[in-house]
Amino acid sequence: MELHKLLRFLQPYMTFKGENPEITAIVNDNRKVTPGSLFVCIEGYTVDGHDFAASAAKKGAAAVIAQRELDLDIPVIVVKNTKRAMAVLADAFYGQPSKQLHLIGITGTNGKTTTSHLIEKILADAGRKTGLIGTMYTKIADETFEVKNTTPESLTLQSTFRKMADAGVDSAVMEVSSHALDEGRIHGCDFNIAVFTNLTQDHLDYHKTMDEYRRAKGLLFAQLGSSYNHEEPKYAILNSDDPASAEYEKSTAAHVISYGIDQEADLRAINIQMTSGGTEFDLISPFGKHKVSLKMIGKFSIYNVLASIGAGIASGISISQIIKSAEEVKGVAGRFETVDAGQDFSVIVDYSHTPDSLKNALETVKQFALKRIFTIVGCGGDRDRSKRPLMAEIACQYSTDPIFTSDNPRSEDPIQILRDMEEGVKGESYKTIADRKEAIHYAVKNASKGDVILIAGKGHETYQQVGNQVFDFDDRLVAKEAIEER
Ligand SMILES: CC(=O)N[C@H]1[C@@H](OP(=O)(O)OP(=O)(O)OC[C@H]2O[C@@H](n3ccc(=O)[nH]c3=O)[C@H](O)[C@@H]2O)O[C@H](CO)[C@@H](O)[C@@H]1O[C@H](C)C(=O)N[C@@H](C)C(=O)N[C@H](CCC(=O)O)C(=O)O
Ligand SMILES: Nc1ncnc2c1ncn2[C@@H]1O[C@H](COP(=O)(O)OP(=O)(O)OP(=O)(O)O)[C@@H](O)[C@H]1O
Ligand SMILES: N[C@H](CCC[C@H](N)C(=O)O)C(=O)O
Ligand SMILES: [Mg+2]
Repeated sequence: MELHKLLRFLQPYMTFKGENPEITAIVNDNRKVTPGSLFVCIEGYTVDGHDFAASAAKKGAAAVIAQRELDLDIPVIVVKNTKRAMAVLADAFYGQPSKQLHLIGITGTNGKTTTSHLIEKILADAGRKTGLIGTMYTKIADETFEVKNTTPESLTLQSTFRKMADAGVDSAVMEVSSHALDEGRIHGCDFNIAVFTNLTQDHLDYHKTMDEYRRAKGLLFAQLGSSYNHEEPKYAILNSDDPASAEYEKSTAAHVISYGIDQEADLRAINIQMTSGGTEFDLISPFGKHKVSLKMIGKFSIYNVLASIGAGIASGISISQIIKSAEEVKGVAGRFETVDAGQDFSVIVDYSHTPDSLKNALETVKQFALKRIFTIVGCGGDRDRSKRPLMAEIACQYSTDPIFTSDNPRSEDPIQILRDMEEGVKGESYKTIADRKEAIHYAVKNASKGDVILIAGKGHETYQQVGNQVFDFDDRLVAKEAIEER
């Protein structure tokens, strides 16, 4: 695409003179520049992309988008906010690919990954060709790709949509993090459905206050747009048991499908029974009453399933077909995943890394633990510090044997993270074993028949980041080894 044509998407009221090179790619990393690229300078959290513009030009970049004048012999287009410009340019350059997809975005503190997998299965079972973007991977039809972020920046996002559309994908499900909403990574995404799971404390290092965090999540619903296309209606799927939903309902013009357990809702679960093999409930919906029998356990799983049923209905799939798909799901990797190596006690690996998810996981464990509950828990470094004492307090409150350990300490001192956690202990006894492997081995060695070990925080992760080093580490494999050594 010619530079001038591309720039008109950015500044529609302007006409452009001067050099008009053909733009062959848009990149924001000088290491990825190929001749003809348009280089976008991003002021990052660690470095400033403007410092790499000269190198980009040397590698053959045809033009640069920047937030200030740069002394280069290629065109430099100065804009107020390059992240914002990058979203517009990416959407235009890739031919507005999200418009070719039935796009579902999921936001909320907990349950995004689980709910996105549920929705993907419902869509795939209904014959749709699906794509998925989230914490664990990006999936385009049957191929998966590694990811760095839950929601990638706009350039990666739009190029992923392009690849999806080109591969014949018709429906895409994506997790939308509050960081992504706040930074505008999803500007340009034409969502058909926006799903809200819940809002509880996390990421206050970034958003500072719960009000700001709630506002960021609300952008997904406000950005669904205000016009009505009755051929293809837009929907907001909202959790009526979460107080934030009332605000999101106000901020969206889209049709609302509410779901819940405790409050009135369009989709409501009643007569909930936890069984040894799963969870049963009656679904009350505009289509009547249906029995649902899940293989997953925990009240939180019912919420995820209700949200997915809402997205399925909004996608035009029949209620009976949706229920059939949901009933088949055993779970999602690293989410309440059991480790079974023939032992007579339970070992559960769960991705609970927030106070609310830890509490939910432990409330679920309490339903079937016969004797002791060992909770192995740590908190990530370079992340919300205020959740540390809260998570420690919950671990102590709900377990007989809380064990504080390391999660991903990143650049922080692991011992200081443990000290921050200990501030939440209100006189209960606990153990501190900084080495995560040692902590898992200790619990496995000391567990007996009927006990439960919950290994929280890292779920599907197959690494541990200490300082700048990333080691192989998988809670599931470490637990298995420990059981086999017993
Ligand atoms: C704090 C944060 O959000 N950081 C994100 C940010 O990184 P950054 O600002 O450090 O980038 P940077 O390294 O300073 O680089 C700035 C610019 O210079 C360029 N550069 C850099 C080096 C170089 O040699 N050449 C070069 O051109 C880079 O390409 C970039 O354009 O931009 C990167 C590229 O988009 C992101 O991968 C990175 O996410 C990091 C990994 C991260 O941990 N983010 C977290 C906070 C996050 O966003 N989390 C949410 C999920 C939360 C949840 O679900 O619970 C998420 O959506 O992932
Ligand atoms: N609806 C829910 N409500 C509360 N807790 C939940 C819910 N669903 C899952 N959880 C808990 O939260 C953990 C993380 O779940 P999941 O990975 O689906 O969430 P997420 O929102 O994608 O998290 P992340 O922000 O880290 O990507 C699970 O391991 C479980 O303990
Ligand atoms: N998306 C979350 C994941 C946290 C997972 C936990 N294991 C950690 O490293 O803190 C975050 O980036 O805050
Ligand atoms: Mg996730």
